[in-house]
Amino acid sequence: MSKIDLAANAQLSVRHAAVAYGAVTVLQEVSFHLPPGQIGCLLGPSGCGKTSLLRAIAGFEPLAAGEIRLRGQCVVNTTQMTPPEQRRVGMVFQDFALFPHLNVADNIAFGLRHLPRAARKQRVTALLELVGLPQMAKSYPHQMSGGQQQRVALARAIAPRPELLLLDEPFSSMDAELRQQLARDVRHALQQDGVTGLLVTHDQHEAFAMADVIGVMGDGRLRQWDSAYNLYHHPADEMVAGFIGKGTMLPGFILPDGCIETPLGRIKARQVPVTPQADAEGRRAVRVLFRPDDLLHDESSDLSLEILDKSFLGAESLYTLALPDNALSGGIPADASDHVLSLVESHHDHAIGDRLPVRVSGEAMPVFLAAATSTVRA
Ligand SMILES: Nc1ncnc2c1ncn2[C@@H]1O[C@H](COP(=O)(O)OP(=O)(O)OP(=O)(O)O)[C@@H](O)[C@H]1O
Repeated sequence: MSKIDLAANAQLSVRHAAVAYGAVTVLQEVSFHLPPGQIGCLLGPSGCGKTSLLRAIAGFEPLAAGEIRLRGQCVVNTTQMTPPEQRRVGMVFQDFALFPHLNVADNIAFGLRHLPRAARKQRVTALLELVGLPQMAKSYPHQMSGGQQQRVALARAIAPRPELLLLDEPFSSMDAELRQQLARDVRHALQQDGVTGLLVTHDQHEAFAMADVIGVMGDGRLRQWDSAYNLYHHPADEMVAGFIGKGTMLPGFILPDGCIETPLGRIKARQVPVTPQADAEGRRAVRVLFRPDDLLHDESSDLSLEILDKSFLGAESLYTLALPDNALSGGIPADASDHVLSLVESHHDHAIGDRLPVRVSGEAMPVFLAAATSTVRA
């Protein structure tokens, strides 16, 4: 689908949006489109502007620039603002408040008073089924676990069939395992009901479990709006590369044939964004993202690296390995990493201080421009 079709058919369309509090602009030039029935996620560190954007979409904040459209209709730009209650947007928050004096069925039915009694009952029964609580219609909130209450809050929010469901850190009070399970369950429930959703979180595992498309935010901008695969393997910049997954930035130089010389040998570049300026020796410096799965354990390899640290992850262990001395002509810049990570099947148990034989995977790697004034590590 072309970019124009994507925008025209989007359930939610955000274009060049900026949010400001007084004279301080906290968010700018944010653009993305969310197709109907998909689940998007805004992911980023604390304070990057995720909640501000969600509040602008819901109708609680004006825009300082740009516009937001719901099903093609402009709901806010710099001259007009549709009130929240006219946007047909549902919301689920971390501190969701169920009505304590109403049982589960009545909580879910709260926004369905316009429906005839039989239709209301049918919708509540279907939603209880959808969120996996068919037996709990008559229970009260205080008789339920946090996870069960959150499922009820979700059912209540999607009951009136909102055009868009916004979820602001809805699972953050739960432990990590329950969080991911709930994220998967909620994804399933939204898909079954055909709801378009936008989740805000700072937890990338929650984003991976729930979203079709993820926007990584940083420094008040949307850095990349993409699939989890592309964020990990094709990060748009070093901020995204550092925020998603694990990895280290190694220094390198572009060779005449377009390959990159790194401390671990020649690698293929996925793409060199802009040809960097040559230094005094005529070399063009870049930084290469090595993921832990780019460095493979291989007993037949001539390359072996000292194990500095290791963490057991269950099926795999993550090893921190020292880079070889004098591995890069001209030395390693001070702002580059002096170690690299390798993910190895945990049946192979190597001790800290041993040398681990490894080889580079051969996959093309993301390459970024090096800072213009890198000093060399002493
Ligand atoms: N009402 C407000 N008045 C002034 N500044 C605000 C207001 N709300 C948020 N901010 C500022 O805007 C910036 C973005 O805040 P926001 O809450 O949108 O970020 P966030 O990514 O959702 O953070 P968190 O993950 O911690 O909730 C922060 O610097 C914050 O201090």
